[in-house]
Amino acid sequence: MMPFSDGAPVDCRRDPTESGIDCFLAGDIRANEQSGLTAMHTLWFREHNRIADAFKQMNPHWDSDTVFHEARKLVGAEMQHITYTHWLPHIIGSRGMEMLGEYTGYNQDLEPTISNVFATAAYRFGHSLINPILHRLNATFQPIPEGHLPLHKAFFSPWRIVEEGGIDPLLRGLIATPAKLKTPGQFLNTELTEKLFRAVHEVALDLASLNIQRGRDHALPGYTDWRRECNLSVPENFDQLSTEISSSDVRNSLQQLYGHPGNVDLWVGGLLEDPVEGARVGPTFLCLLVDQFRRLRAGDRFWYENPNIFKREQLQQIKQSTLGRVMCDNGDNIQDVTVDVFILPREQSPAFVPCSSLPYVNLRLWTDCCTGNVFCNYIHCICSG
Ligand code: HEM
Repeated sequence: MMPFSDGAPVDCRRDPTESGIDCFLAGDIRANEQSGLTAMHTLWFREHNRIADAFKQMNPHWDSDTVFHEARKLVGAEMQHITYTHWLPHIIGSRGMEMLGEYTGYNQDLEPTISNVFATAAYRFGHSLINPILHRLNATFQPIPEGHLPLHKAFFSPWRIVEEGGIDPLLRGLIATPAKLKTPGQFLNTELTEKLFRAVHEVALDLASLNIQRGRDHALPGYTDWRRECNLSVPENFDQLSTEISSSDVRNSLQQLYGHPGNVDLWVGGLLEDPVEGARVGPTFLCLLVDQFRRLRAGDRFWYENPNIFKREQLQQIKQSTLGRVMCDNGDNIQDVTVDVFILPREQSPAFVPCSSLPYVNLRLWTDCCTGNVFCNYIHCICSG
């Protein structure tokens, strides 16, 4: 488990009457916000330590700073690889991937920082994908005795990971259960709009309202301004949006609430657009996501594919990494996963595979034995040069 926060400044809105177990301390203050997220933080924290242990053993002459930074560098590379190669295509589809294009190297003139519009609206598209129930599954992918977790019981509940079976049941649930399907009648589930952080707020919060209010707080230009910025058509009335928002009920609601498309908040308009084929977002969010993901990649001097960041052989190994393998290597006792954890088991054949059949990152390539190229099999490394 991650260390307990022990008074460190983390966002910890747990209900102390529920359990004496403290919140966890992680690299991001939000790690306790819901049990699925806590499980993911635990997983990557362990991946770091697993790699650091191996590096220390292979390179006894490395001091602790070197071990830490080399492990951190590899974990960052694995995350970049998994995010851009395995996850992003499901979010922005083939059209988005074409817009993003291939990696062409570091561009020092690009600003990689997160834009206001990405953080405050576009990337919050994820709020519409959240399943209202966190499924918790045992080794045979059946419900655990403690049962599944309605989301409102998972908010700020670190104790559930300690006392209700560790991280494995949550991770299995995440890979074996679909995300929420957006429907014209429901874009966010009611756990988020009616019961957000209910345990510790006298009146539960509403994530949709928070997002809308935050956009106004930040003085974000509205939906139609961003469509113009993205070279998309700019509607003068709600009928002109019928290609983007096909549900007339949704357009009528917008008409009643906003009067004119120019008044629509970006997060609302962007979320309500029909998804582009093969993507999970409509054209406006697609444009804004592609812009951020392009800048994050080309504007990052340490991007894992930037030549000279890793040795060629190390890069080959990094490209073997999958989130499924990270779960295998760092779960409490995960024996089987899906080959592609971003696709439902029923959508792939075989549905599940044993961990031992998955490729892995051969850490021996990080043996610091020489300045030339290193060629390793599982047991030996040979240095040329
Ligand atoms: C159960 C799951 C989740 C909950 C309870 C949740 C809740 C929240 C809350 C309370 C905020 C702060 C709202 C505000 O006051 O402005 C927030 C911000 C945000 N959320 Fe979520 N969220 C969840 C999942 C997601 C997912 C899956 C994504 C994206 C894929 C996402 C993206 C964001 C972003 C980008 C922000 C703004 C962060 C920043 O500006 O620093 N969230 N979320």
